[in-house]
Amino acid sequence: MFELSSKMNDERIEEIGENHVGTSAKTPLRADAFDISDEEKIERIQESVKDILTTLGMDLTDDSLQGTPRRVAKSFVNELFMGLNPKNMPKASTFDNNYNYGEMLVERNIVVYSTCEHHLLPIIGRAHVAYISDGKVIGLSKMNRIVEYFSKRPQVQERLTMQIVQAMQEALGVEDVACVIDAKHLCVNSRGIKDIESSTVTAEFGGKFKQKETKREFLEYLKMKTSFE
Ligand SMILES: Nc1nc2c(ncn2[C@@H]2O[C@H](COP(=O)(O)OP(=O)(O)OP(=O)(O)O)[C@@H](O)[C@H]2O)c(=O)[nH]1
Ligand SMILES: [Zn+2]
Repeated sequence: MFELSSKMNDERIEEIGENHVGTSAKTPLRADAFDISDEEKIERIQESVKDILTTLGMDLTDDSLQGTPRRVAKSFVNELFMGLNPKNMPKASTFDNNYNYGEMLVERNIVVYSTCEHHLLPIIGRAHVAYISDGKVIGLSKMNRIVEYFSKRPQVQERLTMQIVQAMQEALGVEDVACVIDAKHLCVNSRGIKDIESSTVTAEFGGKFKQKETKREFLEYLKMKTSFE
């Protein structure tokens, strides 16, 4: 199991290069991050969760709690933090822009479920991603998948925004990519300052999106009502 998983990762890492970590906004990973299989990670995390709950005074022989350490470990490895594993990085299929579409394309309202790396509490929001083609177009759903992949890591919102842009730039071979994220951090809303109203907006503008007019056009599209609102 261990060897199989490592081998799969080696092949995927070779295929996608360093981009799974982020081109310049890199997720801080240990050198041995890919040396442990998913199953081994689940086993180890399960023991740590047992320890946390026991320390808190919970009786893990209770029917309802018995499965919790494994449940938490599986949800960490397979769901909440699946974006730490390069084998899960989406294949971002691109096509030739045969129809010569020359305007920006905006994928709005992509749901973001991420986890704040300071408190391990949820970040919930929306990402809006745009690009201007220079010969290649990307499948629409691949933009949602890229957002999902980088969201499923311990994150800060700034890095998440930059990683999405960098992955899109890499896939499309253009600089002209932008991303805006508006998200609520439960570490701000439900604990600490407990401000349930505030949300955080981050943006990254590459290439032409740094220009005032292009940026303005993108931001105008975000204000547009859709027919289903
Ligand atoms: N820049 C940035 N900060 C974040 C993000 N998510 C959480 N934080 C902040 O990280 C900071 C951690 O600060 P600390 O003072 O070490 O933690 P704390 O004592 O729990 O802080 P409080 O939340 O103010 O109670 C907090 O201000 C969080 O709001 C993020 O995505 N980006
Ligand atoms: Zn936090």
